[in-house]
Amino acid sequence: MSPQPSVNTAAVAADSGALVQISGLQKHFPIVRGLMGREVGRVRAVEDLTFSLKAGEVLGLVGESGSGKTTAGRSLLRLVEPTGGSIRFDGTEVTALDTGAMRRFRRHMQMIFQDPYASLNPRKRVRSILGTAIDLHLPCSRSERDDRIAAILEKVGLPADAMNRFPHEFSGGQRQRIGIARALSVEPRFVVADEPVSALDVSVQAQVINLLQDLRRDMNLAMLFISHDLSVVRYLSDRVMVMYLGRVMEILPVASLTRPRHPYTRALLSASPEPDPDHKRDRILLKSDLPSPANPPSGCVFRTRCLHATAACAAAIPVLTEVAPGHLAACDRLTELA
Ligand SMILES: Nc1ncnc2c1ncn2[C@@H]1O[C@H](COP(=O)(O)OP(=O)(O)OP(=O)(O)O)[C@@H](O)[C@H]1O
Repeated sequence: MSPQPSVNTAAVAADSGALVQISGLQKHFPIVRGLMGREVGRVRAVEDLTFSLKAGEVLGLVGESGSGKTTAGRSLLRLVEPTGGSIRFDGTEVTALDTGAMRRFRRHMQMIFQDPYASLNPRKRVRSILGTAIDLHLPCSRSERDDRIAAILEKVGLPADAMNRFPHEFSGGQRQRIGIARALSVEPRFVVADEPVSALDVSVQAQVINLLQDLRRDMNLAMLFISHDLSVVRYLSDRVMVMYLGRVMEILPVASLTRPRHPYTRALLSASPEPDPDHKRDRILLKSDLPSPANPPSGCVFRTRCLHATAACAAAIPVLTEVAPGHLAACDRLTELA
């Protein structure tokens, strides 16, 4: 049975002027058994993801491990092929592009990876790492290409002669700067940054976060910023999207993090070490471990861990509904819990 739509499309469609518009995005991984590779089930990693992003806007994406953040980020750049749904970028339906057109379109939508060690080819000099993308998307003469590489290196705080060196000659923070430079070298308008500082020493995390903040302003970049760290998300984001078991539970302006509406967001915030004197949050509500996305609960997927759930929560998937301007939540008990 296909899942019922769970988004108040009117609330989402009302967000005109969006650069990126994601509707009903799904990513299922088949579970196969036996020599014939028979499909015996599906991991529903992302289910019915709907949100939009304006130029220059940063949307933080949070949720506990396994909630589908990475899969969502990769699916919307088509680094993994979505199972269903729509990805619109500045009027283009990205899911309809063929392989060649998609390769060219990547210029507009880039990814910054978590692990700068794993994402840079150790056998290539920085010139070649950055130059490959430039050759594909912005072909130019050799000297123009070097000028472009020097300019982007400078933008991320590295000297121009860094282009002559190999990744192993740099520290972790510098390598992440190279990863950021690679993503930005083709002048994208939208970037997915997947835990871009979590592999770095705490001492250099703030420098890289500040760099992202500066670049976002200078380049008017829209960004989906995936992180476990709520303090980082608060600092960098305009809005925050909370995912649980592949579904969006709440999307709220960062200032509203002191007044979350969804029980899951409240639980997530109460588990965060940050003090928050403005709001008496629910203390940890999570009664058990995350259920398997191969066998999600019926109705509200969060209900099996929610202390406020009633029998009715098993009956229908809650609709993501606007509860205040720019603030959407998917819980059928919002009125009672307010
Ligand atoms: N290639 C894959 N094949 C099968 N299942 C997968 C695959 N990639 C991810 N999953 C599953 O999809 C679900 C969501 O995973 P995902 O990595 O997107 O979550 P996440 O929120 O990013 O977690 P983390 O914060 O730990 O990175 C998990 O149950 C994961 O095991």
